[in-house]
Amino acid sequence: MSNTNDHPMTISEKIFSKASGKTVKAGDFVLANIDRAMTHDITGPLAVDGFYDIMRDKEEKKVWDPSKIVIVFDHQVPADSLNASANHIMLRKFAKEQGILNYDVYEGVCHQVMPEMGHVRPGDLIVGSDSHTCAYGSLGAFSTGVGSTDMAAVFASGKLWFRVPETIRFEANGKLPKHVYSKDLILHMIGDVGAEGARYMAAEYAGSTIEGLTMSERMTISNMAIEMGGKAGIIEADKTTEAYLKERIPDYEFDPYWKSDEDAEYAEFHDYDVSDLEPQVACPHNVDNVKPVSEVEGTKVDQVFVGSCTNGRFEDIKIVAEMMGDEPVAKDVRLLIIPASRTEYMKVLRAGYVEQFMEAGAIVESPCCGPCMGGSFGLLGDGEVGLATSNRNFRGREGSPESFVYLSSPATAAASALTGVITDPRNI
Ligand SMILES: CC(C)[C@H](C(=O)O)[C@@H](O)C(=O)O
Ligand code: SF4
Repeated sequence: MSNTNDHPMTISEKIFSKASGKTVKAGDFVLANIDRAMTHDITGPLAVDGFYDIMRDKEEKKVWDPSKIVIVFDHQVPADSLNASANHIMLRKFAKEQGILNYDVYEGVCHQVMPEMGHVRPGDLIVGSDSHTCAYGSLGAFSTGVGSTDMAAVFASGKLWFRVPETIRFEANGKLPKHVYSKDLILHMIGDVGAEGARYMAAEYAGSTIEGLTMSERMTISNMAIEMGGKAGIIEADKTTEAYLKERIPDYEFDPYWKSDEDAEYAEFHDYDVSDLEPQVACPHNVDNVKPVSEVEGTKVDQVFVGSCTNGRFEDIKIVAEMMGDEPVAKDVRLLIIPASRTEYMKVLRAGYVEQFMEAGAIVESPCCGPCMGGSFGLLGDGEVGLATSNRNFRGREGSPESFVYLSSPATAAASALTGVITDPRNI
């Protein structure tokens, strides 16, 4: 795509210009062409019903482009109820009839599977019927969560209307200290601007710290844009992105166009120097109730959950394995590890970590959302305290409304699993 801007643009404005076929700016309303649509086992059935409803008078009830739709089973897998298996059956049938790619119960969490399997490219406009679809912004796409009825309209037409969002820019510079990770940075940013601080804006993350992050670390940042109210969470594609994509999309060619112009207009700027950032913890019952770990150290935990689309990759699990060494999980603590995809699980397996964790008294489950949203298994009971590497901690999120969820990096999770209380990983 060549640059034909008539004004300096943010990456979001560029993507919406491409998707709508005209030059747009923040605030404009557009009907945009969708490059990829993702749905999953919980929100998919309603989208399918909605699609057939839209198509009720049509003789041929075909989706607009089956090659641009992906269905992933992840929230209730393997089927944990008859309702879940009925949803799976219905979606499998729909996928087969329409010729849609369907990752079945073994592949992993949608937001891991999508980039991993090469369904995300810089400059794409992607929608998913899941709020953490913003995660694909880590590859320079504009990617956002939509409801099932919007998804039904996308299935039918390949288009959706949007108000082109303003952009809020987060610049982080400096080197992250030892045992401080991208999860600590995004928690710190959310604590700073609040759960609605980026409402309906495209959050754009930049600066030397972000540039130095691996793809896995970037995914953690973009994933949590929605926890500050963001419509998207974008990191401009660079050499790191290019290397990741080349491995997955053989014909991928890097296009330097997909970045914000230097004098693009921003709604807000936030600057951070990360060189003395402490590990951060989001405390019950809000994701923006963020405190440095030193303020909550010593809080007793019953369960530690390492996983989810936020921090369930091999890199995250490696941090836990290395921090634990051959030490056992603390008495009276349950350590539950759930790799985010089959591919990531295989890496964990080959590294010998499954055996190490099992010997330490932990359990490694097959890839799925797990207790992240209080579904399937591993739920917290009344009065229990959980520490999780996932992204939400509102009341009842991981089970009982009478339980308490803290969110942290995998390093803080590992340190706490070893001691049984929330622990600063720098002290292990
Ligand atoms: C089930 C789904 C609608 C939900 C979401 O959209 O985010 C879930 O993935 C979550 O994390 O709460
Ligand atoms: S892992 Fe958690 S946040 Fe991610 S898609 Fe599943 S339920 Fe949602």
